[in-house]
Amino acid sequence: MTRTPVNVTVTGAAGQIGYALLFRIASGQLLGADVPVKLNLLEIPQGLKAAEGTAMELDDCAFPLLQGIDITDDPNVAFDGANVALLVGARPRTKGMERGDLLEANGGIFKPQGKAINDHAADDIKVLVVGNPANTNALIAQAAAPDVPAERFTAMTRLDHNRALSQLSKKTGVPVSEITKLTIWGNHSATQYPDVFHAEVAGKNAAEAVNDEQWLAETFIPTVAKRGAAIIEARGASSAASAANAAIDHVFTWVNGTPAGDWTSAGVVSDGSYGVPEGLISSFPVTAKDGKFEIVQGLEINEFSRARIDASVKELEEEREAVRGLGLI
Ligand SMILES: NC(=O)c1ccc[n+]([C@@H]2O[C@H](COP(=O)([O-])OP(=O)(O)OC[C@H]3O[C@@H](n4cnc5c(N)ncnc54)[C@H](O)[C@@H]3O)[C@@H](O)[C@H]2O)c1
Ligand SMILES: O=C(O)C[C@H](O)C(=O)O
Repeated sequence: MTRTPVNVTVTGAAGQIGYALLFRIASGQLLGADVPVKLNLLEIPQGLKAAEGTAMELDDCAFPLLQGIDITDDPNVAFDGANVALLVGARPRTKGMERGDLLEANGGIFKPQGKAINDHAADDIKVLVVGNPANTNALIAQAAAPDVPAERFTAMTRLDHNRALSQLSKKTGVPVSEITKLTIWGNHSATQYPDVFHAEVAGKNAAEAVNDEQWLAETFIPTVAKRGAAIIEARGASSAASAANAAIDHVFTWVNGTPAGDWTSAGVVSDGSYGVPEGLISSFPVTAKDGKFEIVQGLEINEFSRARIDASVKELEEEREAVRGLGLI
C-alpha cells in the first residue's frame, strides 16, 4: 500500500468506548475501506497498560489498513500530525460532584488537549468530542486552539440522532433507511430537542405521519433525551458500542458527505443561525460536503420547537458562563 496513512488520535483509548471504537477504525469503517490509518492512543498513566493490551489485540487482527499504533500519556505526542482526533477520555461524574466540579475537572483535560492540537496537529485536523459534557468540552478545547479554524471542533450528537431515528422507525413501522431530515438541536444532555417537524418518513412529513403531538411530547422526546440514563440503568455502565458506532458515523459523514436530500445532526460552532448565540457548540441539522459541515438554513421553526430549542441553548449558555468563570475559555 503506497498511500500515506491518515493519523487518527483517540483519547481514553483504554475505556469502554475506546474498546468498541478502535477495531472499527482499524478495519476501515471510520474513513473508508481503502484508507490506511495510523493510530495514536492517548491515556492517563494508569490506563497505559490496558491500552497496550488493546494494541496487542489490534495487532492480532492483522488489519490490512492499520499502519501502526503508538501509545502515550503525553498529549503533545498523541496529537503530533493528527488528521482526525476523537476525544473520548473524560472525567465521569462521581458521587457528590456538582456540575461545576465536573466542568472544572474536564477543563483540566480538554484545555491542554486543545492546546496540544493547536500546536501539533496537521493543518487539516478534524476533532470530534465524545467525552461529556461533550458540547462544552468541545468549546473548551476549541478556545484553547486559536490557530485552528473553530469549525474543526465538533461535539457528538449523532448517537441522539440515531436513537431518534430508531424510535421513529418503531413508531411508524418504516425502516430507518427511509427516514430522513431528522434533527437534534442543542446540548447532548436531557434538554436536547429531537425534532421531527422537518423529517420525512417514506417521503411523507413525519409529524403528519405520526399525527400524535402527545406521543411526541410525552414519549418520543423524553425517550431519546433520557436514553443515556436508561442505558446506564439497564447495563450498569454507559452506552459504549452505540456511542462508538455514532462516532464512526459522525466522522465518516464529515469526511465522505451526507446523501443528497438528507442531513444529519452534529454539535458545531454556531454562526448565529436559528437564534443560537454565536460561538456556542450546539447541535444543528447539518449537511457535509468536501470535508465541511454546513448548518442547514431556512427551516421554519414552530412554537413547539422554538421553546425546546431555546431551553437547551440556555443550558449551553449557562455551561459557557460556568467555564468562563473558571477561566477555562
Ligand atoms: N456524546 C455522546 O453521545 C456520549 C455517549 C456515550 C458516552 N459518552 C461519554 O464518553 C466518555 C467516555 O466514556 P467511556 O464509557 O469510554 O468511559 P470509560 O471510563 O470507560 O473510559 C474513559 C477512559 O478515558 C481515560 N482518560 C481519562 N482522562 C484522560 C485524559 N486526560 N487523557 C486520556 N485519557 C483519559 C480513562 O483512563 C479511561 O480509560 C464519558 O465522558 C461518557 O460520558 C458520550
Ligand atoms: O447519558 C450519559 O451519561 C452517557 C452518554 O452521554 C449517552 O448519551 O449514552
